[in-house]
Amino acid sequence: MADSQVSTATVSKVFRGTFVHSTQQDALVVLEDTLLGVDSNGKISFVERGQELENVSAKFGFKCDVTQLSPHEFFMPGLVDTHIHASQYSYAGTALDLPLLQWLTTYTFPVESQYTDLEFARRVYTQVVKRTLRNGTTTACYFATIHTDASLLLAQIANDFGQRALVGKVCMDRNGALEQYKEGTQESLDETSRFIRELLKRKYLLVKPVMTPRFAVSCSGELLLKLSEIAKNNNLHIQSHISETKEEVKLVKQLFPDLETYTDVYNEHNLLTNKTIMAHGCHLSDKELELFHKKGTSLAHCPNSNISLCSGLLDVRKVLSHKVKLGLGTDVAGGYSASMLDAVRRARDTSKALSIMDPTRVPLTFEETFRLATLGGSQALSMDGQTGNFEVGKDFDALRVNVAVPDGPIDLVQYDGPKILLEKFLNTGDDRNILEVYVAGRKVVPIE
Ligand SMILES: Nc1nc2[nH]cnc2c(=O)[nH]1
Ligand SMILES: [Zn+2]
Repeated sequence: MADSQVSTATVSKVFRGTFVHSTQQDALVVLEDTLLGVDSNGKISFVERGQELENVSAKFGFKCDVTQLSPHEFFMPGLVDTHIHASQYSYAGTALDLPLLQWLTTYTFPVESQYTDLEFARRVYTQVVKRTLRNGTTTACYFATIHTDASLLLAQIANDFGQRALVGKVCMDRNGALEQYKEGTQESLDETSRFIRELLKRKYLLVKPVMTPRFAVSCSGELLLKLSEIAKNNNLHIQSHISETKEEVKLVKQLFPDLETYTDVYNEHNLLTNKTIMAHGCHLSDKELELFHKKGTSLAHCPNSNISLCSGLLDVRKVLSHKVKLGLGTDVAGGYSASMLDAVRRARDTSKALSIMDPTRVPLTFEETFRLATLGGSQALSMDGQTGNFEVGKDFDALRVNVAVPDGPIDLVQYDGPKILLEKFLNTGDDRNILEVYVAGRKVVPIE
């Protein structure tokens, strides 16, 4: 940020210690003995060298204490979950014995149909927001259910706990398997408009609506087209699923016989924008990925779910070679873990499995998966102007990590430097190592 643009808001927090983050150029940048200031609007006001304390203090005129991190601590950017079904959290960790389409009709639709019950919704949505925050998810892109009031409740709960979130009321006017869990086309459009209107009226700073047609299998062409118009008129994000399993791809071809590919189905209905996030994409062709790139549409890579439901293995390097934006998602409950640390590990495992099958494929490094979980996710959600790393002017979304926390999961035998600390945390750490979580400068963990 140029000097002339320096914020005039007062500096309200200053931290000194190690910071790790990613940039477009470098998957991992380690900043040792660094000073980071956060202003009263929650934005990063400076990132300077520790020994410059006196100069920085004079320049910014801060009167607050400087919080010094211990040698086993560091700050990293908040984790961005680009795809999670809040409504499926109640059965996460179970029901992983069927392929996608049977899994949806056997387990998912019966559970999601229960969200007419707002007390049930309150219980599950409170749990999922608290659990993901404790595990370091500072931004979540949520699917709720078809129920407007329960979806508004999820938005309220995320706002109350201080999580940055996109919340989608699910739209679906086709469901041969469970007739009671679908909407009429006009009903879906009316309820979606009500959801957007009500949510925008609340003027939450960090929680916004996202247009959410479930996937092409459960939406008519008319619904897809009209939802895209509403999204355009309100400049909304859009999310859905694409090419998760081969069986699903075949079914979409039968449902939309005039269109060549699954990607064409969404494109013809104007749903591919630079604020669209499509989950999975395991079976997309090069031509489809080219269209993603052209439209600026992103992919949410959900490796736990892809393996748990035996859907496929996404080749991340292929996606990135097409310059398609990509973030990581837990995809609860197709994915059994709500923690983005799990998504980081499973993303690496998937790339290694691909490398075992074809040694010419180079596995992702831990630095690359770290970037996908932070800056990559914010880019996929088109939020990288606001969050994703520790650039001056962005919101301070961050995790304070202590690798050697007493009674924690990690035994530190020796101190090998901050890069090794990060690697150990990503591979073997858990929420016990996450001492504090900040979203837009507000401390949201520990939860009060
Ligand atoms: N994993 C997953 N894929 C979907 N495709 C359509 N709906 C869903 C869902 O709820 N989970
Ligand atoms: Zn999903």
